[in-house]
Amino acid sequence: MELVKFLSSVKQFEDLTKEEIDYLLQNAETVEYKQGADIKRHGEIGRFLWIVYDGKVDISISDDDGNKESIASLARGEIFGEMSIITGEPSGVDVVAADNSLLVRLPRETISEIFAKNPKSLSRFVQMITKRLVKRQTETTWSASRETAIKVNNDPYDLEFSSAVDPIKILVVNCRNTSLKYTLFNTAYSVPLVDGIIEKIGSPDSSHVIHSPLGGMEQHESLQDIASALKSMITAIADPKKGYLKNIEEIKAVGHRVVHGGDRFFNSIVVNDEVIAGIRSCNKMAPMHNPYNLMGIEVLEKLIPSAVHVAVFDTAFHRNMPEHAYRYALSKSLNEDETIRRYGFHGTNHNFVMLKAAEFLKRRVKELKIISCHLGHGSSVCAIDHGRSIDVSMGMTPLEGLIMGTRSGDVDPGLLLYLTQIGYTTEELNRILNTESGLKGLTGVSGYMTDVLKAAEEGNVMAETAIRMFCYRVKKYIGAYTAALGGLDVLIFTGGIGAGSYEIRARVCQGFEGFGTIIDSDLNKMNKPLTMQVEDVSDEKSKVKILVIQPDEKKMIARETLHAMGRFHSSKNRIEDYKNMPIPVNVSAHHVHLNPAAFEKLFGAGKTLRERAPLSQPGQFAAEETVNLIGPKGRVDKVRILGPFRKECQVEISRTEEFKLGIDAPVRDSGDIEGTPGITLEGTEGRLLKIEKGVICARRHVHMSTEDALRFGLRDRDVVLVKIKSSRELTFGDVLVRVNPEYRLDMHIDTDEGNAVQHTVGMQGYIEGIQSRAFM
Ligand SMILES: Nc1ncnc2c1ncn2[C@@H]1O[C@H](COP(=O)(O)OP(=O)(O)O)[C@@H](O)[C@H]1O
Ligand SMILES: CC(=O)OP(=O)(O)O
Ligand SMILES: [Mg+2]
Repeated sequence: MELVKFLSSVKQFEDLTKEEIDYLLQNAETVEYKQGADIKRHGEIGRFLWIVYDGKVDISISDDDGNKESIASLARGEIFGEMSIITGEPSGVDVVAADNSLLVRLPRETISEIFAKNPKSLSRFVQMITKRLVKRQTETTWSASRETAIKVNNDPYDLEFSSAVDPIKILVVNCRNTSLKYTLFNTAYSVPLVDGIIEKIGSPDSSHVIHSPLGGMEQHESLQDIASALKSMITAIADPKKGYLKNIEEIKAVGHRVVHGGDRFFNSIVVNDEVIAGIRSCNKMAPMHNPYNLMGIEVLEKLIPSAVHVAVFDTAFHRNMPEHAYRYALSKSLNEDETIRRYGFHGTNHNFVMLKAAEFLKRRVKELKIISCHLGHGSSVCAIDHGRSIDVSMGMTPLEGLIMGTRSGDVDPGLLLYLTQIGYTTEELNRILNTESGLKGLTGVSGYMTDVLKAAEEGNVMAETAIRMFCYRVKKYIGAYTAALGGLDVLIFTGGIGAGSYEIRARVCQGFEGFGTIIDSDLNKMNKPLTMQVEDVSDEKSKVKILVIQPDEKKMIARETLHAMGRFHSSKNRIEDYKNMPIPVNVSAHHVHLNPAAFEKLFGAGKTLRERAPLSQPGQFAAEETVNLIGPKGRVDKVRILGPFRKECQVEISRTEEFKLGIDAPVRDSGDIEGTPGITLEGTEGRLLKIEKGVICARRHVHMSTEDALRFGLRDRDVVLVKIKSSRELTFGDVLVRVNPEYRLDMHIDTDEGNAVQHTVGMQGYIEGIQSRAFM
């Protein structure tokens, strides 16, 4: 009762109804802190709105040397943590209890749900936030402390489940035709409670090996099919004597590895009938994996009905590859079938090692060009530009690309035609290419690299050749992807072979020295894969960091499961509201941003921008002046300059214009121009200026005010799906949400995207759901 009174008395909640206060109360928690205790640390990712109930808290910022400066002291009824609700960024401040204190905390989702329903209190809240935001943006110490936040956070990418407020148990399964791997996590701990591997399912000598911190064990039982293997797993983890679980209901979620998500799934998703049908429709494109992944889901839904089941797709990370990378050059009619394309796999681990590398190097993902070599039983190489997979060696199926344990990787498609002509059937080809080729086929000995290396050591010439071929193929892809990325910052080796064999790494890196990629032989040999998750094996002269990273697909699947559940819950109550809130959609035509120095070079000394017309975003305008763009192939004239001036020059054009100019520019968020191509600009009287970088194809995005964001329940950098209503209705994925108090609700697409939906004035879009969060 006392708490009800207190919450109603908080200034920002004055306009809430009794029911709304009750709802807050249901979700509120009170937490006690002793004087001097840390409440929130610099770098931590905030998830709550906090209110001081009793006592006093001190807010301070710290500089690089750790010196603290107090910026505020809050007493009863005052609020903090509001920034994270909007930005989801790591905290820029330290919060400490100045006295013994009692605090009330409210989850972010609860707050935004309330605000969506109560516009009056929303605007009250927004006023407070805007004041604080503006103050923070103008203070330099503040922005410096935000910059360092990512460096002092020891889990910036949530790889240790920092976002799980209340610990939960998540079971991760990778179910295949003859094997089952599973891991049980408690999100309070970094290491699993137990994990196990069942092999040779269907044969009389199937084995089940169980590992846990309490010790491992191995049992042999005849497991005839996947269902009995899954039952054996349940018996092992729910064993009352071992105490991993008291009962199976303790498992709140099951994360299923699903290899193929086709063109339907952009991200991990809570399973329902529609999702199951979607997975089934991809079975033919991953015959060695998908049908068994699906069987795992269907059996476990029955065995653990109380849990939320989440499908985590290998393909999701590659879902935004550019068209020039995902298309096959096939006939027109085959190309009209949108499902016939390259998808790429191992995305969960490529994503994991990318985040792990950024965390290790204390750099932002969005600053890095990365090549990840996942070398295991199945192998693939992935090119990652600023957090986005832009190419991967596996294609429509997991057969393309590298030489694998039993898969051929790249062959001439004509070979298959020839083999068909001389009488091979589809079944035979499937068996040969998937299970009898690769290392196994080449050596006739084994598909396991450990065996092949041993055989080579013993003088088996075919094993030597197989190793040489394996490494050569990896090397070719690294070379190609370095060119595709236009440079390289980090080369990652992961997977059983990549992280396990120094010999393979050394062979792959040979010949790259001239490109600034130099491996340190001693460090490379010394690496102790079991103790360290990341090891830097680059020579001190190497420009490229060469990292060995232990794969941890299962942990990444648990994290994805956690995030999919979060998205599911935060949009479940909201989805109907979303669907009724229209967003204006506008085509953002090509344009240029300049800095004052560039402008003077193009228009003459002392000249400055003249405003011609204001734009939809307050403070921004189209200038009188235009420039001509001159590329290696052609030119685009009269491109509008947008004001005001910025620090860096940036040229935003569509794919069609890129072609006209003869430039291939990456899709990037505005402002993220590192490593992008340059261009020549032409101003008045033939004045020319060559810029070294800055040409991008801007990623589609929605501008939102703080108020809109709270109403939608979205944060800055959320990535959403937007359905555009038109005679040619289309849903765009990968739409970035950008929140700023100054912004006005508006979605920006480029000219090509506008053409695709037959854009007309007044067109509107509707949010379908949250897809993911963009990286910092
Ligand atoms: N220390 C090692 N040196 C060389 N190869 C290794 C080493 N450890 C494992 N491997 C090889 O890694 C491959 C299995 O990779 P892994 O990533 O564990 O499997 P999967 O792709 O099925 O997840 C096998 O070819 C195995 O022989
Ligand atoms: C997609 C794929 O090849 O997976 P795996 O390496 O587990 O076989
Ligand atoms: Mg712009």
